[in-house]
Amino acid sequence: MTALASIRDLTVTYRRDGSDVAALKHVSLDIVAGERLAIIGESGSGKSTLALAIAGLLPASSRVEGRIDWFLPPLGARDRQPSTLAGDYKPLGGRDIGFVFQDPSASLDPVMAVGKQIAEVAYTHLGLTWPQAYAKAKNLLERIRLPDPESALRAFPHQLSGGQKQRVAIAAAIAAGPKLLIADEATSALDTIVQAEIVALIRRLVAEDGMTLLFISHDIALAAALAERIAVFRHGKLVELGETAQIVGAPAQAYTRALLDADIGLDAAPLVGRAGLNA
Ligand SMILES: Nc1ncnc2c1ncn2[C@@H]1O[C@H](COP(=O)(O)OP(=O)(O)OP(=O)(O)O)[C@@H](O)[C@H]1O
Repeated sequence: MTALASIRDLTVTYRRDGSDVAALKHVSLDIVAGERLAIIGESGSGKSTLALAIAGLLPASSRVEGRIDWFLPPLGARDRQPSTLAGDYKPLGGRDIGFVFQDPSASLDPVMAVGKQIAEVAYTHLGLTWPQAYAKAKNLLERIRLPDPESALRAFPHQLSGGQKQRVAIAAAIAAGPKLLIADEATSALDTIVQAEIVALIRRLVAEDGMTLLFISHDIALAAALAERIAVFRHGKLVELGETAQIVGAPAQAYTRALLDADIGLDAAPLVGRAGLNA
């Protein structure tokens, strides 16, 4: 098991109304290259803060202590020999991390055709010509299986359904070929069937591109259907981490047991593995 990133003693504090809110407390965790890792916990447990810290997107008002080390060859040497990139809390660049949020409208520009939006990511990060970037956008729209990729290129976000918009947001997130895809409650606003389809899509794309996945969800059943390992957060602390089968079958913590017993979204989970879903 090779680590893609090593998080050590990460503590994040927000300043709100003159007082400090400790959103993450002394979190240490390795993200294994190529794994699908789920981060679960109740609202306010620090899941999004962890995702933002990893992606280097925390607000300037936050205070970060601890370190995140990345183990990736520097960009120029990717295809030659591997080396180590490490440092104190040094996030990767936009090219190496793809981020999918709960609300696709928040990451899509409402007045730009979706083909152009996806192409811009590829153009900005991959040094392609515009026609090459646009061809890549079309290819991505095919890969995310929008019904008519050719006309979808020219569609605006409001012309797409919620699930289709999330597919486009995922296409944009992977357009620069990131090593790590972070999906932060990426299916939470969708109905059960669409939720299962998006999970299946994420699973397929991650496998096809050899990405590492960080899947953040309050829904342990959905997380279990997708992830190989599950990290359980509570009140900003990592309380349990293990293989999915162990976390689901024999959780060490009463809190994890309670999350399991709450069965939030268990109706969606069996759908995830079902054949015939439009992944
Ligand atoms: N920008 C911010 N400023 C101040 N406090 C914040 C900020 N963002 C989050 N917090 C606080 O930090 C704590 C952790 O929040 P975080 O969003 O990371 O949790 P979460 O597990 O992702 O919750 P949810 O599932 O509701 O998104 C909470 O107490 C929250 O109120």
